[in-house]
Amino acid sequence: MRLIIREDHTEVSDYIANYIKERINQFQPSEDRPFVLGLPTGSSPIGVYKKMVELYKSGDISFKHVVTFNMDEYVGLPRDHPESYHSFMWKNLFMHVDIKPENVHILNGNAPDLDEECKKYEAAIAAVGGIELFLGGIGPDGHIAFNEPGSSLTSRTRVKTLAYETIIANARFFDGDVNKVPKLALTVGVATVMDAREVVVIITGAHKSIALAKCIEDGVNHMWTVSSIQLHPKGLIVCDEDSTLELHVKSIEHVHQVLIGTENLGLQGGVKQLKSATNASSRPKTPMNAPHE
Ligand SMILES: N[C@@H]1[C@@H](O)[C@H](O)[C@@H](COP(=O)(O)O)O[C@@H]1O
Repeated sequence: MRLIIREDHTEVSDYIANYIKERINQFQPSEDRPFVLGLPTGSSPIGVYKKMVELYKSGDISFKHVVTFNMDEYVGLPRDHPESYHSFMWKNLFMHVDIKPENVHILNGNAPDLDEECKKYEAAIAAVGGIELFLGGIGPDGHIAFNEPGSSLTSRTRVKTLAYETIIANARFFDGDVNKVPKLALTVGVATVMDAREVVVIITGAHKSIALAKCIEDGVNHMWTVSSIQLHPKGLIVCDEDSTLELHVKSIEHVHQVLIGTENLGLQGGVKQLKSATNASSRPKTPMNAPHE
């Protein structure tokens, strides 16, 4: 697992958007071999989507051969409700890029048979050969998608009751009224996310600092479902300074960033810092993913 720390939310967003751009372009997707991307909602990825739209407009990325699967959707909220995850995704990303509507997959929280809808979703993911890269955010309680504390780490797409903490956290999108927040959601499972060939998680803000520490410095634990990323062969967490307040080994990451400098995507001052602080040329090359691996 790699941990990348950037100064603030904007830098984190730029880093992840550029990272995904590189992954899609390296993959060279085609009609027959599309790039399959898992996507989250919430406030965390908005900056990533904004940057991805910019990269599309500047001709650096195309979604023509990208197939997407979103993580989750509320149950019972009309699809065209401004806070449905359908509305969110079209407003923040899909309507601004060249993705084909038939390549977009979002769980239908109004399906007549919700269990069947979840089964079909897993089958659709399998039918395209699995997810290449799953981008996720986390809740302050360390949940990924809607896999609330206590969710099985082997869980698949299913109906989930939201934790009261999540309902409170999401009330900000519903006029601050907890009564307006749906109490059920459809969500991919922890195992659905971890089946992806690569998992990238965005974590920003001091209110997520305990979750970040629990998820990467404590053991793998179903009470902090993002901790399952520790077992993933290709897991990446990109976080801001504020979210690292509770980390014990942050200093290692700082030294590492100085060592790798601008080799890494989105890094701007690393080499400059290194040159002024140390004699870079005499140091052995450090693998990019050494700390927290
Ligand atoms: N189901 C979503 C999650 O996928 C998201 O990661 C979380 C955090 O949201 P935010 O990024 O707004 O903090 O909110 C919801 O619970």
